[in-house]
Amino acid sequence: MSTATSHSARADILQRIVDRKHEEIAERVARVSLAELRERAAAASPVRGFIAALQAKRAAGLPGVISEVKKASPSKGVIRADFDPAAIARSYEAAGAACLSVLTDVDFFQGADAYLQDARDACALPVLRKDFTVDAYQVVEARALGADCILLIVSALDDDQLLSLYREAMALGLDVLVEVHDGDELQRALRLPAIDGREALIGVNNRNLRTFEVSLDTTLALKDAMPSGRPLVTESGIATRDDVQRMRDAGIDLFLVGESFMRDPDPGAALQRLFFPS
Ligand SMILES: O=P(O)(O)OC[C@@H](O)[C@@H](O)c1c[nH]c2ccccc12
Repeated sequence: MSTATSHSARADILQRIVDRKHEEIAERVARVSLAELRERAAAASPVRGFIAALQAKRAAGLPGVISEVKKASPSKGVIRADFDPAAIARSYEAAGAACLSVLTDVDFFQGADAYLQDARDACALPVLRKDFTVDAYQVVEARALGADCILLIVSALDDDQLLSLYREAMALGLDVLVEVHDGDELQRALRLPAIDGREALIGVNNRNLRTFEVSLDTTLALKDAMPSGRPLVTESGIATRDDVQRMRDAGIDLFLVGESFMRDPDPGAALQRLFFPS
Protein backbone atom coordinates (compact mmCIF):
# COMPACT_ATOMS: atom_id res chain seq x y z
CA MET A 1 0.00 0.00 0.00
CA SER A 2 1.35 3.43 -0.89
CA THR A 3 1.94 6.07 1.72
CA ALA A 4 -0.74 8.25 0.18
CA THR A 5 -3.30 5.47 0.47
CA SER A 6 -2.54 4.73 4.08
CA HIS A 7 -2.80 8.42 4.91
CA SER A 8 -6.14 8.87 3.23
CA ALA A 9 -7.38 5.70 4.87
CA ARG A 10 -6.68 7.37 8.19
CA ALA A 11 -8.10 10.59 6.73
CA ASP A 12 -5.86 12.66 8.95
CA ILE A 13 -6.25 16.42 8.83
CA LEU A 14 -3.23 17.08 6.63
CA GLN A 15 -4.49 14.63 4.03
CA ARG A 16 -7.98 16.17 4.13
CA ILE A 17 -6.50 19.63 3.64
CA VAL A 18 -4.37 18.46 0.70
CA ASP A 19 -7.31 16.65 -0.93
CA ARG A 20 -9.45 19.77 -0.68
CA LYS A 21 -6.53 21.91 -1.92
CA HIS A 22 -6.47 20.03 -5.23
CA GLU A 23 -10.17 20.84 -5.73
CA GLU A 24 -9.59 24.47 -4.83
CA ILE A 25 -6.72 24.73 -7.34
CA ALA A 26 -8.97 23.35 -10.11
CA GLU A 27 -11.53 26.04 -9.27
CA ARG A 28 -8.88 28.73 -9.38
CA VAL A 29 -7.37 27.55 -12.66
CA ALA A 30 -10.85 27.79 -14.21
CA ARG A 31 -11.05 31.44 -13.12
CA VAL A 32 -7.48 32.64 -13.84
CA SER A 33 -5.19 30.82 -16.25
CA LEU A 34 -1.58 30.03 -15.41
CA ALA A 35 -0.49 32.26 -18.31
CA GLU A 36 -2.44 35.19 -16.85
CA LEU A 37 -0.96 34.52 -13.40
CA ARG A 38 2.56 34.52 -14.85
CA GLU A 39 1.93 37.97 -16.28
CA ARG A 40 0.73 39.19 -12.90
CA ALA A 41 3.75 37.65 -11.19
CA ALA A 42 6.09 39.41 -13.62
CA ALA A 43 4.40 42.73 -12.79
CA ALA A 44 4.30 42.19 -9.02
CA SER A 45 6.07 44.35 -6.47
CA PRO A 46 9.72 43.17 -6.21
CA VAL A 47 10.59 40.65 -3.50
CA ARG A 48 11.69 42.15 -0.21
CA GLY A 49 14.18 39.46 0.84
CA PHE A 50 12.66 37.17 3.42
CA ILE A 51 15.78 35.22 4.38
CA ALA A 52 17.87 38.39 4.16
CA ALA A 53 15.61 40.07 6.74
CA LEU A 54 16.09 37.15 9.13
CA GLN A 55 19.84 37.19 8.57
CA ALA A 56 19.96 40.92 9.33
CA LYS A 57 18.42 40.27 12.75
CA ARG A 58 20.87 37.46 13.43
CA ALA A 59 23.78 39.65 12.43
CA ALA A 60 22.57 42.24 14.94
CA GLY A 61 22.42 39.58 17.67
CA LEU A 62 18.63 39.75 17.76
CA PRO A 63 16.07 36.97 17.42
CA GLY A 64 14.50 36.80 13.97
CA VAL A 65 10.76 36.62 14.52
CA ILE A 66 8.38 35.61 11.75
CA SER A 67 5.09 36.90 13.09
CA GLU A 68 1.96 35.22 11.90
CA VAL A 69 -1.34 36.76 10.81
CA LYS A 70 -3.84 33.97 11.49
CA LYS A 71 -7.53 34.25 12.24
CA ALA A 72 -8.35 30.61 12.95
CA SER A 73 -6.97 27.09 12.79
CA PRO A 74 -8.53 23.63 12.56
CA SER A 75 -7.25 22.70 16.01
CA LYS A 76 -8.17 25.94 17.84
CA GLY A 77 -11.15 27.32 15.89
CA VAL A 78 -11.34 31.12 15.77
CA ILE A 79 -8.26 32.55 17.50
CA ARG A 80 -8.90 36.22 16.80
CA ALA A 81 -12.41 37.49 16.04
CA ASP A 82 -11.37 41.16 15.64
CA PHE A 83 -9.14 40.55 12.62
CA ASP A 84 -7.53 43.47 10.77
CA PRO A 85 -4.48 42.21 8.84
CA ALA A 86 -3.15 45.69 8.01
CA ALA A 87 -3.29 46.84 11.63
CA ILE A 88 -1.73 43.59 12.82
CA ALA A 89 1.09 43.94 10.27
CA ARG A 90 1.86 47.49 11.41
CA SER A 91 1.80 46.42 15.04
CA TYR A 92 4.28 43.61 14.36
CA GLU A 93 6.58 45.84 12.34
CA ALA A 94 6.71 48.51 15.05
CA ALA A 95 7.53 45.84 17.63
CA GLY A 96 10.58 44.53 15.77
CA ALA A 97 9.33 41.55 13.75
CA ALA A 98 11.68 40.46 10.96
CA CYS A 99 8.98 39.07 8.66
CA LEU A 100 5.28 38.24 8.43
CA SER A 101 3.54 34.93 7.78
CA VAL A 102 -0.02 35.24 6.48
CA LEU A 103 -2.42 32.30 6.28
CA THR A 104 -4.22 32.27 2.96
CA ASP A 105 -5.92 28.87 3.22
CA VAL A 106 -9.66 29.57 3.16
CA ASP A 107 -11.34 26.34 4.16
CA PHE A 108 -9.38 25.27 7.22
CA PHE A 109 -7.73 28.48 8.49
CA GLN A 110 -10.29 31.13 7.44
CA GLY A 111 -7.50 32.85 5.56
CA ALA A 112 -7.66 34.85 2.33
CA ASP A 113 -5.34 36.09 -0.40
CA ALA A 114 -6.55 39.61 0.37
CA TYR A 115 -5.19 39.31 3.93
CA LEU A 116 -1.71 38.78 2.52
CA GLN A 117 -2.04 41.73 0.16
CA ASP A 118 -3.45 44.01 2.87
CA ALA A 119 -0.78 43.02 5.40
CA ARG A 120 2.07 43.47 2.93
CA ASP A 121 0.75 46.81 1.65
CA ALA A 122 0.57 48.10 5.23
CA CYS A 123 4.26 47.60 6.06
CA ALA A 124 7.75 47.07 4.63
CA LEU A 125 8.27 43.54 5.98
CA PRO A 126 8.79 40.52 3.72
CA VAL A 127 5.81 38.16 3.75
CA LEU A 128 5.49 34.38 3.73
CA ARG A 129 2.40 33.01 2.04
CA LYS A 130 1.34 30.36 4.52
CA ASP A 131 -0.66 27.77 2.62
CA PHE A 132 -0.56 24.14 1.58
CA THR A 133 1.39 24.30 -1.65
CA VAL A 134 1.00 21.19 -3.80
CA ASP A 135 0.99 22.62 -7.34
CA ALA A 136 3.16 25.02 -9.33
CA TYR A 137 0.08 27.13 -10.00
CA GLN A 138 0.06 28.17 -6.34
CA VAL A 139 3.73 29.16 -6.46
CA VAL A 140 3.14 31.56 -9.35
CA GLU A 141 -0.01 32.75 -7.60
CA ALA A 142 1.97 33.51 -4.45
CA ARG A 143 4.36 35.77 -6.34
CA ALA A 144 1.45 37.36 -8.23
CA LEU A 145 -0.07 38.25 -4.84
CA GLY A 146 3.20 39.86 -3.80
CA ALA A 147 4.51 37.12 -1.51
CA ASP A 148 8.25 37.07 -0.80
CA CYS A 149 8.46 33.48 0.42
CA ILE A 150 6.41 30.29 0.22
CA LEU A 151 6.07 27.32 2.54
CA LEU A 152 6.69 23.77 1.36
CA ILE A 153 5.57 21.11 3.83
CA VAL A 154 7.73 18.04 3.27
CA SER A 155 5.19 15.58 4.67
CA ALA A 156 2.61 16.72 2.12
CA LEU A 157 4.90 16.17 -0.90
CA ASP A 158 6.93 13.43 -2.53
CA ASP A 159 10.54 14.15 -3.48
CA ASP A 160 9.75 15.01 -7.10
CA GLN A 161 7.02 17.47 -6.11
CA LEU A 162 9.22 19.00 -3.44
CA LEU A 163 12.08 19.57 -5.87
CA SER A 164 9.96 20.92 -8.71
CA LEU A 165 7.97 23.32 -6.48
CA TYR A 166 11.21 24.49 -4.89
CA ARG A 167 12.78 25.11 -8.31
CA GLU A 168 9.70 26.99 -9.52
CA ALA A 169 9.76 29.24 -6.45
CA MET A 170 13.47 29.94 -6.71
CA ALA A 171 13.10 30.77 -10.41
CA LEU A 172 10.48 33.38 -9.46
CA GLY A 173 12.85 34.93 -6.92
CA LEU A 174 10.89 33.66 -3.95
CA ASP A 175 12.54 32.36 -0.80
CA VAL A 176 11.35 28.95 0.36
CA LEU A 177 10.66 27.81 3.90
CA VAL A 178 10.81 24.02 3.89
CA GLU A 179 8.97 22.57 6.85
CA VAL A 180 9.90 19.27 8.50
CA HIS A 181 8.72 17.40 11.55
CA ASP A 182 11.11 14.44 11.90
CA GLY A 183 14.59 13.29 10.96
CA ASP A 184 13.62 11.63 7.70
CA GLU A 185 11.84 14.75 6.51
CA LEU A 186 14.85 16.86 7.52
CA GLN A 187 17.15 14.67 5.41
CA ARG A 188 14.78 15.06 2.45
CA ALA A 189 14.80 18.84 2.92
CA LEU A 190 18.58 18.96 3.17
CA ARG A 191 18.90 17.16 -0.18
CA LEU A 192 17.39 20.17 -1.97
CA PRO A 193 20.19 21.78 -3.98
CA ALA A 194 21.45 25.30 -3.55
CA ILE A 195 20.59 27.35 -6.63
CA ASP A 196 22.86 30.26 -7.52
CA GLY A 197 24.11 30.24 -3.95
CA ARG A 198 20.60 30.40 -2.45
CA GLU A 199 19.40 27.63 -0.14
CA ALA A 200 16.09 26.58 1.33
CA LEU A 201 15.33 27.89 4.80
CA ILE A 202 14.58 24.92 7.05
CA GLY A 203 11.74 25.12 9.57
CA VAL A 204 10.96 22.54 12.22
CA ASN A 205 7.26 22.45 13.02
CA ASN A 206 6.80 21.56 16.66
CA ARG A 207 3.20 20.71 15.81
CA ASN A 208 2.47 17.38 14.16
CA LEU A 209 0.07 18.34 11.36
CA ARG A 210 -1.54 14.90 11.45
CA THR A 211 -2.34 14.79 15.17
CA PHE A 212 -1.93 18.47 16.29
CA GLU A 213 0.31 17.41 19.16
CA VAL A 214 2.84 20.14 19.97
CA SER A 215 6.24 19.66 21.63
CA LEU A 216 9.26 21.95 21.53
CA ASP A 217 11.35 18.78 21.97
CA THR A 218 10.81 18.30 18.23
CA THR A 219 13.18 21.19 17.50
CA LEU A 220 15.68 20.07 20.13
CA ALA A 221 15.73 16.55 18.70
CA LEU A 222 16.47 17.74 15.16
CA LYS A 223 18.76 20.71 15.59
CA ASP A 224 21.97 18.65 15.83
CA ALA A 225 21.28 17.06 12.46
CA MET A 226 21.54 20.49 10.81
CA PRO A 227 24.78 21.24 8.98
CA SER A 228 26.72 23.69 11.12
CA GLY A 229 25.92 27.31 10.42
CA ARG A 230 22.71 26.48 8.57
CA PRO A 231 19.83 28.46 10.11
CA LEU A 232 16.81 26.71 11.56
CA VAL A 233 13.40 28.23 12.26
CA THR A 234 11.48 26.78 15.19
CA GLU A 235 7.75 26.86 14.38
CA SER A 236 4.61 26.60 16.51
CA GLY A 237 3.80 26.35 20.18
CA ILE A 238 6.04 29.18 21.40
CA ALA A 239 4.04 30.98 24.06
CA THR A 240 6.20 31.91 27.06
CA ARG A 241 9.52 33.56 27.82
CA ASP A 242 10.66 30.17 29.09
CA ASP A 243 9.89 28.65 25.70
CA VAL A 244 11.97 31.34 24.00
CA GLN A 245 14.81 30.92 26.47
CA ARG A 246 14.83 27.16 26.00
CA MET A 247 15.21 27.60 22.28
CA ARG A 248 17.84 30.33 22.57
CA ASP A 249 19.84 28.19 25.02
CA ALA A 250 19.87 25.54 22.29
CA GLY A 251 21.28 28.06 19.80
CA ILE A 252 17.98 28.68 17.96
CA ASP A 253 17.42 32.30 17.02
CA LEU A 254 14.69 32.15 14.36
CA PHE A 255 11.05 31.77 15.42
CA LEU A 256 7.66 31.45 13.76
CA VAL A 257 4.93 32.48 16.20
CA GLY A 258 1.20 32.84 15.64
CA GLU A 259 -1.36 31.99 18.25
CA SER A 260 0.23 33.56 21.31
CA PHE A 261 0.44 36.92 19.50
CA MET A 262 -2.99 36.60 17.89
CA ARG A 263 -4.72 36.03 21.24
CA ASP A 264 -3.39 39.34 22.58
CA PRO A 265 -5.48 42.47 21.90
CA ASP A 266 -2.16 44.11 20.91
CA PRO A 267 -0.12 41.56 18.89
CA GLY A 268 2.98 43.77 18.74
CA ALA A 269 2.96 44.21 22.51
CA ALA A 270 2.81 40.44 22.87
CA LEU A 271 5.80 40.11 20.53
CA GLN A 272 7.75 42.65 22.56
CA ARG A 273 6.99 40.92 25.86
CA LEU A 274 8.10 37.57 24.49
CA PHE A 275 11.24 38.62 22.59
CA PHE A 276 12.31 42.15 23.50
CA PRO A 277 11.39 42.76 27.17
CA SER A 278 12.80 45.99 28.58
O1 LIG B 1 0.19 29.45 16.23
P1 LIG B 1 1.51 28.85 16.58
O2 LIG B 1 1.40 27.63 17.45
O3 LIG B 1 2.46 29.88 17.15
O4 LIG B 1 2.18 28.33 15.21
C1 LIG B 1 2.49 29.21 14.15
C2 LIG B 1 2.87 28.42 12.89
O5 LIG B 1 4.05 27.70 13.15
C3 LIG B 1 1.73 27.47 12.48
O6 LIG B 1 0.64 28.26 12.15
C4 LIG B 1 2.10 26.57 11.31
C5 LIG B 1 3.29 25.99 11.08
N1 LIG B 1 3.27 25.27 9.97
C6 LIG B 1 2.05 25.34 9.42
C7 LIG B 1 1.55 24.78 8.24
C8 LIG B 1 0.26 25.09 7.89
C9 LIG B 1 -0.54 25.88 8.69
C10 LIG B 1 -0.06 26.45 9.87
C11 LIG B 1 1.26 26.18 10.23
